[in-house]
Amino acid sequence: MSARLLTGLPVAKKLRADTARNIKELAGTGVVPKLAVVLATDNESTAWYVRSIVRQAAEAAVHCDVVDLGADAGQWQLQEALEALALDHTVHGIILQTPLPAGVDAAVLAALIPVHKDIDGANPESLGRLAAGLPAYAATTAQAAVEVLEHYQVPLAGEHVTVIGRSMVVGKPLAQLLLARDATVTTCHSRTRDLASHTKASSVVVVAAGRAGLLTGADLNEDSVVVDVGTNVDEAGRLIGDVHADSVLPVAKALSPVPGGVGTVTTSLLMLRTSQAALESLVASAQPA
Ligand SMILES: NC(=O)C1=CN([C@@H]2O[C@H](COP(=O)(O)OP(=O)(O)OC[C@H]3O[C@@H](n4cnc5c(N)ncnc54)[C@H](OP(=O)(O)O)[C@@H]3O)[C@@H](O)[C@H]2O)C=CC1
Ligand SMILES: Nc1nc(=O)c2c([nH]1)NC[C@@H]1CN(c3ccc(C(=O)N[C@@H](CCC(=O)O)C(=O)O)cc3)C=[N+]21
Repeated sequence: MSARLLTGLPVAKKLRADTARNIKELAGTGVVPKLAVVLATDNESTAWYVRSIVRQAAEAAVHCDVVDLGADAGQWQLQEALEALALDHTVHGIILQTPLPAGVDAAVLAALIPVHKDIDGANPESLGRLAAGLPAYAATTAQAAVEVLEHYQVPLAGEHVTVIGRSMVVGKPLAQLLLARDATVTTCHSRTRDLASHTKASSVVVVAAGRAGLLTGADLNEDSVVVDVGTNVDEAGRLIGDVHADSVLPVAKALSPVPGGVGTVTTSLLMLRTSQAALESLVASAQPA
């Protein structure tokens, strides 16, 4: 048997249609949705992401400003940039790319993103609200993984789901989103003992560790549905995931692959949220002070 491929494109297309509807609604209001991307890294997978954001923004008619401060940017430089974007009324969404330079305090920076512009759910307040079941933007990638699972009608309620990774960008918000869908969630990380015992006992495994080849067929059972979130760049400059595809494909029931899986959905969701935030800014400005 060979795993069914849960590709991202059909999911992304649905989200792009929703974005187009929002943009249509904004026509004539003078408001053009604008996304600001702040980065301070020369990480290749981040560069990959920024390129796809710029490309999809152009296609969606969303304005996009890339604020590239360079890999040696310091706390103050990043703070200044974020404070300016927070005050800029033409900017509806802000995304602070990871990784950040060593020594920079990510939580302090993320807290400078106003919650209504925090379309990537980076502000600790957004994650707190998510955990409390209050309206909030969940990190885009975490949401994208759930969008893929839901699109393909993978059962989550009551199911054992293992998430590999516990970052603010993927693992933690994803665990919250899955709990909200009544999954039984196990979160694994680099200190987890016997990773395979958890993955083998799960019907769904989401891997977001940033380690090429981490998850192999020997870690799975024949009913496993696997979502690969990892993005690594190999020696040949190709984007590869955390899944060892050659061994996983013959074993698993389904696999959302890299490339062609969660990544495209992530970018489309970012556009949708920017257009939503722009619509919400109109509503907010129409309200009496
Ligand atoms: N496709 C997409 O849209 C996106 C892809 N990504 C990709 O997803 C991956 C993860 O991103 P991010 O969460 O930001 O990365 P981080 O480096 O912040 O976190 C990685 C997590 O994986 C855990 N981990 C690392 N090695 C192992 C291991 N051998 N076994 C078990 N757990 C391990 C770490 O554990 P510990 O906490 O103990 O260190 C950590 O919790 C990256 O490849 C990134 O590029 C990210 C965002 C979007
Ligand atoms: N705060 C923050 N949030 C992130 O979400 C985040 C980040 N930092 N840092 C870097 C990683 C990496 N990442 C990718 C997202 C989409 C693709 C993507 O579009 N991938 C396509 C590639 C398509 C092609 O081949 O061009 C695919 O998988 O099919 C890649 C990588 C988000 N990240």
